Amino acid sequence: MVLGEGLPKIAVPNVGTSEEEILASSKKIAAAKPDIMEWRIDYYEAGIKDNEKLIATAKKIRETVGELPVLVTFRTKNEGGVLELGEDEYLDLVQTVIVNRLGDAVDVELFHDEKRVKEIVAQAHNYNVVVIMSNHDFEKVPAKDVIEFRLKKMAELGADVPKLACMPHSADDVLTLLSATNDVHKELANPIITMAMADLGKVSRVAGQVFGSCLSFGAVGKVSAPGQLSIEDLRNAEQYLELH
Ligand SMILES: O=C1C[C@@](O)(C(=O)O)C[C@@H](O)[C@@H]1O
Repeated sequence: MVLGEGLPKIAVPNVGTSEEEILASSKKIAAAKPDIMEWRIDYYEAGIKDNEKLIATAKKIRETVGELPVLVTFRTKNEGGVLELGEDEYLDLVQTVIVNRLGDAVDVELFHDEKRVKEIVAQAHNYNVVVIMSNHDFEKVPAKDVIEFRLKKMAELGADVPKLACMPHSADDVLTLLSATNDVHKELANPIITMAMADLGKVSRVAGQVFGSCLSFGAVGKVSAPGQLSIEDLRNAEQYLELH
């Protein structure tokens, strides 16, 4: 699976809250054949409190999904996640994900201690874990130059794939996100992921091939953010818009 070639790839979030739910969702998600499953570990409180449990669940997920690439994400509360963690706890958790190779890729949020973020990126690469670096604004769409600055900053910090999600309040906001995406896509060698959320932003979730976003999140059952389409609708919409 190569990000940035052909149709945007499809990731499906797994938002199970217990091991049982997580494994049941893993089975359903694998059956829907996305390109990636995103395991949102901020939904799994028992695993966040107990590393051994988290590691054991990750092994069972691997047995359930086979070769399907897994992205492990702890989304902090500030950026739209479920559980509250302190700064050090968050960064330590991301390192636990990496050194135990709980997935093939890890989400690292941009806005944390820069020195540690850089160390984490280097460590991920030593463990052959792909770094998707992220930033989420659930309030608004930042100014175009701010979006561009953040995506480029992520690449500078060593991210393999910069990602930004934001909340539009108008069609102009969606255009701002799409225009920033188009410009950064032309400038950076890295594949990037962007989306505007909620109903207004849906167009940005299906038009990635046109504007330069390499992956979109679609749901099997529960969504993990507003505006996500079902995997079937997302796949169809991407195919309608395919560039030949
Ligand atoms: O970063 C993202 C994007 C997302 O917020 C979305 O809007 O689809 C969904 C999250 O699960 C994922 O980690």
